[in-house]
Amino acid sequence: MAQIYRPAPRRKTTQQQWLRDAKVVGLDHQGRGVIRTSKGVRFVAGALPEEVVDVVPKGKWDAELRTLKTTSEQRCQADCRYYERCGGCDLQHLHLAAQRQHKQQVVSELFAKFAEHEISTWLPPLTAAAWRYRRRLRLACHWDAKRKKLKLGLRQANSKTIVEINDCLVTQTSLTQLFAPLRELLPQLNLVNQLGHVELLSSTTNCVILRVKSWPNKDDSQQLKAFADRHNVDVWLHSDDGPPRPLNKQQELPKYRSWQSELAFQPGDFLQAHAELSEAMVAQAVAWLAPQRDEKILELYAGSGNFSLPIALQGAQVTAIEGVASMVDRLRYNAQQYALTIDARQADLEQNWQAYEWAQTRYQKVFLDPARAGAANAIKEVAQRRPQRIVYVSCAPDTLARDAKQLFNAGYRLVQAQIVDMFPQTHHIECLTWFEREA
Ligand SMILES: C[S@@+](CC[C@H](N)C(=O)[O-])C[C@H]1O[C@@H](n2cnc3c(N)ncnc32)[C@H](O)[C@@H]1O
Repeated sequence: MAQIYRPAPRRKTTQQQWLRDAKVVGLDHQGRGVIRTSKGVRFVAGALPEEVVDVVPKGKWDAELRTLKTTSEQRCQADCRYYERCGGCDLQHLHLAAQRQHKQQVVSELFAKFAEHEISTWLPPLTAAAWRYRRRLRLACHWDAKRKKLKLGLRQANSKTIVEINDCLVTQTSLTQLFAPLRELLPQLNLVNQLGHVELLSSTTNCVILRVKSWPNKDDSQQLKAFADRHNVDVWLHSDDGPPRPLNKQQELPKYRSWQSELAFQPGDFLQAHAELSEAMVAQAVAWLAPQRDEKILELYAGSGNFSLPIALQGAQVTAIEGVASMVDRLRYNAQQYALTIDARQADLEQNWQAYEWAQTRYQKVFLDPARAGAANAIKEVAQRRPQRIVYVSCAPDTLARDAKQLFNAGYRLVQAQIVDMFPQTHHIECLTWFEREA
């Protein structure tokens, strides 16, 4: 028989390579402990600076915490019973004061790294309730048709697995109280097998938004109406054929409070997570912006007018730009309710501004509140127009530091910075900054 060459079968590596007694040397901007190994750094979720840990490498950059050999003085017991499994909050094991300090430090470090700037003008963080603050929550759903069982909960970190929860300590109770009634209602609906997720919103009226593939039939509509009456909520349906629509066509738009104003919005519109801090943040931004009567102020990434109305209420002439056309409609509607003339326009701020008529005006001050991607193009366009003052709110310190570099290069100085504790118990960071043109 002919001999043919066969490569030796690869030995299965059943034993994972543990890294033992690793010292945690820092906490990164995603709230993960940083360890140094012979092959570079690795990130360990759940570990804190100064702790000694045993870990198992995971992927290229991460490591899974297996044993905590020593614990930091800043470590505390996580209050939530789902904490170990749920991917919602990831910093509950760090004392609240240390969380806030960490967030400020992250912004300082990113400014040093990306903008070569040392922040020396920090104001103490803006803080409010650290629990029961969330006014919107998205629950993942899965209907097991064979077992006729519904899973409703939050996803595990970096996984599709749904952790079923009966409470969420960072979410307002008026929303968590709906978990049990929803578990009862949803399996009775014909549309249960096409549910994507359920979103809960707390505003002037609480809203339940069902992500579905098609509009409910008569039977389901009746059950949903009865549910809405019983629990004093508005039900909205979001199907593939457009934006969310109310189950009851006569239903008015819900409203949220901003500083000195109340604004209509539609489920699906952007809404700041922490109601109390959103108002405090708007008040601080308006104080820094110090709008003067008839002064021309350009507002970018305006949403449905959370900052636009409070700025315009001070007497300034506001031009507000937002990318989503329907939110621009809401902003105009909200301005009308207060008899304010806000020039609200739809535009993609990441496109070149040459063709935009509003961009040809000279503005004394600019306010911006971009999404996590930051304002890579917009900040260059703003700097070229040389406004005297820029107030920038950011929910992503890395893109903020990148954009700040453009402003420093264009001759701006950072007057003040302040952390807004918008997302306690999580690594997410909100930061307010005020820049002034030097020359
Ligand atoms: C962080 S939210 C802020 C909204 C508002 N300032 C508030 O407090 O409710 C960012 C807003 O920027 C808008 N946006 C994102 N990318 C945009 C772009 N390229 N051009 C214009 N608007 C954009 C989003 O639709 C969203 O409304």
